[in-house]
Order: sequence, then structure tokens, then C-alpha cells
Amino acid sequence: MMMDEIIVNAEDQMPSSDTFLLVIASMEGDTSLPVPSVGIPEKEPQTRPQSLIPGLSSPISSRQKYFLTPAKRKDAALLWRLLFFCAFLIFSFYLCLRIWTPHDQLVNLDWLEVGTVIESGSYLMEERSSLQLQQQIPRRTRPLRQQVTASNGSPTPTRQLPQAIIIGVKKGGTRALLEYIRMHPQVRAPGSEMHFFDRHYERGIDWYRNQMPLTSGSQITIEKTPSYFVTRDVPKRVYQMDKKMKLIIVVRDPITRAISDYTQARSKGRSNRDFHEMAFYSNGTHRLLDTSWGALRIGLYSQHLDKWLKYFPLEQMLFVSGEELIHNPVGQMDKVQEFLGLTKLVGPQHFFFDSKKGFPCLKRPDAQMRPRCLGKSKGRQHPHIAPDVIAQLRDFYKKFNQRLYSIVGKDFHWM
Ligand SMILES: Nc1ncnc2c1ncn2[C@@H]1O[C@H](COP(=O)(O)OS(=O)(=O)O)[C@@H](OP(=O)(O)O)[C@H]1O
Repeated sequence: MMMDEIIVNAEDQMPSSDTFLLVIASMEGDTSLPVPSVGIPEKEPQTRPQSLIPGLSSPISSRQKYFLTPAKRKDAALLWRLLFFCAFLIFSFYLCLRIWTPHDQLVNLDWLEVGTVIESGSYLMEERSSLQLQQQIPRRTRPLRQQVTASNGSPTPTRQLPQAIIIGVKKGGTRALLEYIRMHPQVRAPGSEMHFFDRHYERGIDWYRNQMPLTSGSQITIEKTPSYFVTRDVPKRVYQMDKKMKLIIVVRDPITRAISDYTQARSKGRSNRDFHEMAFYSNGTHRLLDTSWGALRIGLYSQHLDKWLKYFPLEQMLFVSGEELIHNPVGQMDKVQEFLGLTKLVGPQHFFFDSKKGFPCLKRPDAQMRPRCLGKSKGRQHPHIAPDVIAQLRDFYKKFNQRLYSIVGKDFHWM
């Protein structure tokens, strides 16, 4: 019988996929394909294929009938193994979550929360280190839970609006401060900047709350977005949300801050002009400062502060020295913890000075955890700025700095 006959025969008898496979296999000369029973006269069900395709003489088992070619069978087996392996991985991951997550966090741990658990890439590690820190709280001071002003007091983890915000200043050392305070077992913070009050305000307060990590019991939530300090509408918006909000401002010599800002812009390819070209313009006879340049304008701290003081009293603000944060992180952390009403648990044992980086880095309470320095974008090498440029900037900032000192009641020694 010829190929055409096979096709005609098969079509007469309700073609099946087996029939087509057979046809294709015949065309390709594949003799390994099991012969289908479709289209074979009932009286001699097992013999017909022998005459059709040489080499296919063995009777067709029901197993052969329904399964694919050996090559395809191999693929299918591989796929099954892969599926099984994935299922195993997912199950192991879930098991690890349940083992490593602190008990009080387990209450609400479902698959929807897994995304949150992974946020910032280090939730579990931080929770564990937090727990270890918590165990260091002397029994005497355990009622600490009541000391934290805005705790939700609930054993079930929930997302809370922040009770404190690091509002600035950009390039002041805000990331370092946030990472330091996050070592505290009672502090939770989102890893990235929220920009709610300046960029995403229209998304609403529920969106903002949903960005926050889960907090339980006595934990407080903190976020940091340094652009808040200099954005016009932000003080009012924060006030409308919570007039008791605690505000933390890391201030740094405005000249170093401007250079740091400029260095960042250059490293991101946002500027290819020299610092002095950005900072000055000429009116023909004199070199004047271009105060419309953001890098300089942000450093007018007292002016920005005035806008905040319209809504918040000074007592609700803490000014952290960016310089001291580098040279004496423990001293600054003492102040921050006191300001937040937290027991002083973040202390000298958590810091070491990394001479290669030139900045303090964090030691983890768990000896197995690697010490952690901030990333490469923090602590960049600054370009050399000519002394006359520095002198002119110094002169410019002098009165603004003095005003800041008198408002805050602290000399930051920038002059
Ligand atoms: N421990 C530690 N490690 C690294 N860097 C440290 C640290 N403490 C403070 N700083 C200083 O922080 C500067 C960056 O400030 P910010 O984190 O506020 O920058 S940003 O506004 O979030 O971009 C950064 O500025 P640059 O030195 O210009 O990179 C640092 O000087």
C-alpha cells in the first residue's frame, strides 16, 4: 500500500493525532514510531502495519499507542523532573520562611506577604539580628514597649504610617543614618526612598501605608526621603498627615554637600562641566555665584527650615551632624535613639571603621553575618576644588550657617 492509501484510509476512519504522527514519521523515514490502530480493519487489528512500514512488525501495546516517540518521551520525563524540582524548591523556600521568621511575624505570613518579607533583600536576616538584639534588652527595661510613642501595640504585624521621617538633607549621610537605626530591633523602614510627599502624593495615604514594612508590637516605622526637606509643599502635607511627626535632618557642611551632589551628578553622566563652571557665572567684571544651581541651593538650610517651622515646633526635630555621623556614629546614634524614645541598643559594638572605605561600617550581632559597609555610591572620591572657589562659597554660606546655628542652638563648625 502506498502513502496516499494510508492517508485516505486514515481519513475515512476519523483521523487521530497518532495517524498523523505515523504519516509524518513515514515521510521522514522514522521507523521507531508505534503504529496506531486507527484506520485498521477490525478483523486483522494487529497485522496491517507490518506491510506498510518495514521494521514495524511487533504488536502495538496499549502503552505504545498512547505515548510519544522515545525522544519525546525523554523530553516529557525531563519536564516532569523539572516541574518536580521547582515544586521542591518552592516548598523548601516556604519551609525556610516558616522556620526563620520570628514567631510573632508568622501570624499573618501568607503568600501575599512573601513579597514583603523579601523586600530590601534582607528582611529575614535583619529580623533575626533584630531578635538577637531584642534579647539583649535587660529585663528591667523590657517595658520599653510602652516607651515607643507611636507603637501600634498589636501583636499582629501590620503596616503603619511612619512615626518619624528622615527628611534630609540630600548627601548629608541619610542612608548611613537609616541603616544604623535599622539595626534597632524596634525600628522598621522601607529600603528605598518613598518620595510620597513630593512625587507620589496623588496616590494617597493608603498607597503610602502599603509601602511600609510590617511592624508588630512595639516597633516603629521610619522612612527617609532627603528631598522632602527642600520641597515646598511637603511640610504642610506631612503636617496634615500627622502633626506629631518626628523629623530628623542630617546636616552637613553645605560646601562638602554641594561637592558630593556634584560628584554624584557627574558619576551618573548628568554633568560634564567642572564644578566652578556650574557654581559661577560672570556679569562681565565679577564672578558671581549661581544660586539657582540646585547643588548650591539645597545648602541654604536655614531658609528651608523656615518652611518647616511654620508647621512643626523645633522639639519635633532632631538635627544630626553629617560630619559627626562619620567620626562618631555612636554619639549621634545615642541622640537618635533618645529622640525616638528607644532604649539605646545600637552602640559601639555595632560599628567599626573600615580604613579601606574610609567610613564606619556595621558589625552584625550574629558573628556569622558579614560586616556591612554602604555601597560604592556612598563615600565617593570628591574632585579637587580650587581654594578660591571654596573661599567664595564659604563666604556665601556664612550668614545662612550662622542663622541655622542660632535656630537649632548648635554650632556645626562649618565656618
Ligand atoms: N558609613 C558611611 N558610609 C558611606 N558614606 C557615608 C557614611 N556615613 C556618612 N556617609 C556620607 O553619606 C553621603 C551620602 O549621603 P546620603 O546617604 O544622604 O546620600 S543620598 O542623598 O541618599 O543620595 C556620602 O557622601 P559622599 O562621600 O559624597 O559619597 C558620605 O560622605
